[in-house]
Amino acid sequence: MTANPAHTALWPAPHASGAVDATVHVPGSKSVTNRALVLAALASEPGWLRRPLRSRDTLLMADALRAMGIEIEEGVGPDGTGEAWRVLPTGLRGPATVDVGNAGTVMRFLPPVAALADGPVRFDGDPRSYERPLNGVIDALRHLGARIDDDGRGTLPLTVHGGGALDGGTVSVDASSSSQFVSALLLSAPRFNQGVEVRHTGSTLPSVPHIRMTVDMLRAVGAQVDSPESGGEPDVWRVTPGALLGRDLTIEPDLSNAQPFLAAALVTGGRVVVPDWPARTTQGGDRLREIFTEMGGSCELTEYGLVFTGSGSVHGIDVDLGDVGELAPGVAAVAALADSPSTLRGVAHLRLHETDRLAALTKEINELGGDVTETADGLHIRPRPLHGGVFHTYEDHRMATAGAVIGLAVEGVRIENVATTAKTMPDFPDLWTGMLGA
Ligand SMILES: O=C(O)C1=C[C@@H](OP(=O)(O)O)[C@@H](O)[C@H](O)C1
Ligand SMILES: C=C(OP(=O)(O)O)C(=O)O
Repeated sequence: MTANPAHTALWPAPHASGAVDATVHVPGSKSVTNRALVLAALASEPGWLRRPLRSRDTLLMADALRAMGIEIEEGVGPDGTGEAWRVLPTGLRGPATVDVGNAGTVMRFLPPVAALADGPVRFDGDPRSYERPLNGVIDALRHLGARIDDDGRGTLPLTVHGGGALDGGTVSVDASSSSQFVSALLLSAPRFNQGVEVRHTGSTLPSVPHIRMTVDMLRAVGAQVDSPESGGEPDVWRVTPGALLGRDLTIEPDLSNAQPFLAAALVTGGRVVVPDWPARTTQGGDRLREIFTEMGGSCELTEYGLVFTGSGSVHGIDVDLGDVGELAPGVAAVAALADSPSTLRGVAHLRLHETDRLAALTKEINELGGDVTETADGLHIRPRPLHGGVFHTYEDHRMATAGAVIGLAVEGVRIENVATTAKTMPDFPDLWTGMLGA
C-alpha cells in the first residue's frame, strides 16, 4: 500500500515574529454538535442545528444517522443566516453500515441508537478505533437487552442487531477509561422502554463536564434526568422514558479548539479575541480561562467574547486535567515553553485517545530537545531550549495543534500531517496563518 501523501506531508509551522493580535472565530463544538445530532435523530419532531461543526467527526455522525434512515439536510438556517442543518427524525432502520472513523463520540454514542433500529447495524472504523475501549457500552447494552455480535475483545468491529426497541433498566459500568460510556447510555435512554439507571463503578471518572453536557442537553429537549449534581447519589444517573422535543439550537464555539489560539497569545505575549465565548457552558474547555491565567495570561469575558492577553511570561503549572483531558496536549506544549517545570495529573486515560497521547507528547517534545517524562497518570515537563525538527502527529488533531503552538516559539518545526486537524477543525491551517496575519 502506498502512503497517503497528506499523511507524510510536512507543514512548516509558522514562527511568530512578534506578539499576535487577532480575532479568531473558532468553529462549533464537536461534542455539542454530535450530541445535538443524536438527540435530534431520537426526537419526535424535526429540529435545527445552527452553526454546527463541519468536520470529520461530525460528518461521520451525520452520515451514520443517515445510514439508519434519519434525514439531515445541510443548508442555511430559517432566517437565511449562517449554516444550519435540519434533522428529520424517522423510524431508525437497519441493515446499515456505520463508519466511526476514529471518533469516540460516534463509536460510543451510536451503538445504543442502533439497538433501537429495526435491523442489523454494522460498526467499523479506522485501525485505531479497534484499540479504543468500547466494552462499557457493549456489556451495558447486552445487559439492557441488546443483541450484539463482536469478537469478544470489547472493541470494534461489531454488529448491533437492532430489535426496534430496547428494554433498558439498571446497569453498572466502569467508565474509568472513558466518560463517553456514560454519555452514550444516557443519550438514547429516553427511548428505552424503562429508561435507564447507570451506576459508574470504577475508581476514577474522567471528563465529568462532558457527562454534565449530556445531562444538560437531554434536559433541554425535555428529558427527565436525575444526576449527582441535582442532588442524586454520586456516580448514578437516571433517565425516565419519554418523547424528546425537536430544538432550534445554536452550537457554541469549540472551547477546546480555542486552546491553540489562546496559547498563541500566551506564548507570544499577544492578544487573541474569541467571539461568542459562552458566559455559561458545560464545555470543559472553559477551564482554559483559569489554566492559562495561572500560566501567565489574563482574560476578560465580555458580551462580545473572550479577550485573552499574554504577559510575555509563561509559567509552569501543577494541574489535574482529569476533567479536561482534551486540553492536555495544548497545556503540555505551553508548559514546554514555560519558565518553570509543570506536572500534568489525572490523565492516564489519554493513553486510549486518538493515540497514546502521553507517549506521543513525551517523544515529540523530547525530540525537539525537551525534557518530558511520563508518570502513571500524566507528564512531568521541565522546560529546556528547544530546536526545530519534525513533530509527528499520529493522526491526532490535538498533537498537530500542540506542535503548531511550539512552532510559534521555536524556529524550524515541521508538523507531519497537519490535515489530521480535520477531525475537529478542518480550517486549522488557514485560521492559524490568518491569526498571524500571513
Ligand atoms: O463526550 C464527549 O464529547 C467527549 C468526552 C471526552 O472523552 P473521554 O472521557 O474518553 O476522555 C473527551 O476527551 C472527548 O474529546 C469528547
Ligand atoms: C479524545 C478526543 O476525541 P474523541 O471524541 O474521539 O474521544 C479529543 O477530541 O480530544
